[in-house]
Amino acid sequence: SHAWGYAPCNGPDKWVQDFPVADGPRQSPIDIVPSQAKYDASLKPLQLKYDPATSKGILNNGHSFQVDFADDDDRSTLTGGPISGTYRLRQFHFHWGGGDDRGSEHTVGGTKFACELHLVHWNTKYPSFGDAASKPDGLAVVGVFLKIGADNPQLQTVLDALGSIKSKGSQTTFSKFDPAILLPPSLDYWTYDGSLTTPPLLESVTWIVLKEPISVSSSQMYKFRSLLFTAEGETPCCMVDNYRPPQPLKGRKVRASFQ
Ligand SMILES: COc1ccc2c(ccc[n+]2C(=O)c2ccc(S(N)(=O)=O)cc2)c1
Ligand SMILES: [Zn+2]
Repeated sequence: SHAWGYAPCNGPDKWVQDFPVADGPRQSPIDIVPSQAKYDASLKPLQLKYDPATSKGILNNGHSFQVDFADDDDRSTLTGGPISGTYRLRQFHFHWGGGDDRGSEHTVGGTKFACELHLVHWNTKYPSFGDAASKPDGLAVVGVFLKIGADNPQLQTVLDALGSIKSKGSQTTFSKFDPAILLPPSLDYWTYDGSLTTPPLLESVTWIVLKEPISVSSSQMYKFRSLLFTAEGETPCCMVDNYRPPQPLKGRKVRASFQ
């Protein structure tokens, strides 16, 4: 079967053909309506403890680019927040648009951001990421919106590496990077039960979406858009609009960690 992607022929509206869970009860992303999100005083503060020594490499996987982390011990973890136990950081990646008016997967009151960062963690009650990815409490993804504004120096080190991973399948080392520098000052969040936003669309994600965006400049966005969906030697296709639109809530409740 021709692989999934974001073009009209293989994009989000077609994924259900190979991945029927696309029409499931807890799909992501969603539109977050702040007035409908209920403050939950029992929600704990997020605890994100990342060790820069765990960052390994940066890869163009043909859908986005991701920075991979060593997850063979508890050096980089997520605890607290809506989850119980310890989740290990596996990778982070982004979704973005072909223009500054779109690109995020989650939306807030219908507002799209230019880009969205996903920090992917897996529950250490399971033996591996692959195993956790198929369990209802297996994964926790922290989402951070990137809003067009001032240049973001913290982002620049990541963007400077993109030149060497232009095509699908290319990768390079990326060490001593602390993903915590990408987080906004406030860790206030919305949380709901959802799924992976790309195939296999597994309904295994506790979503933790930060309310406060970080900034990205228009010119920095051009760096994201310089990547290719395609491998070397193929007809080049710019990596843009690699986002799934919001999915039906189907009765789910979104909780807020803040009033
Ligand atoms: C068990 O088989 C799997 C499991 C996970 C796979 C995957 C293929 C691509 C991406 N992933 C992912 O890990 C993945 C996909 C989407 C996201 S997202 N955009 O953060 O929801 C995070 C992580 C296959
Ligand atoms: Zn993602």
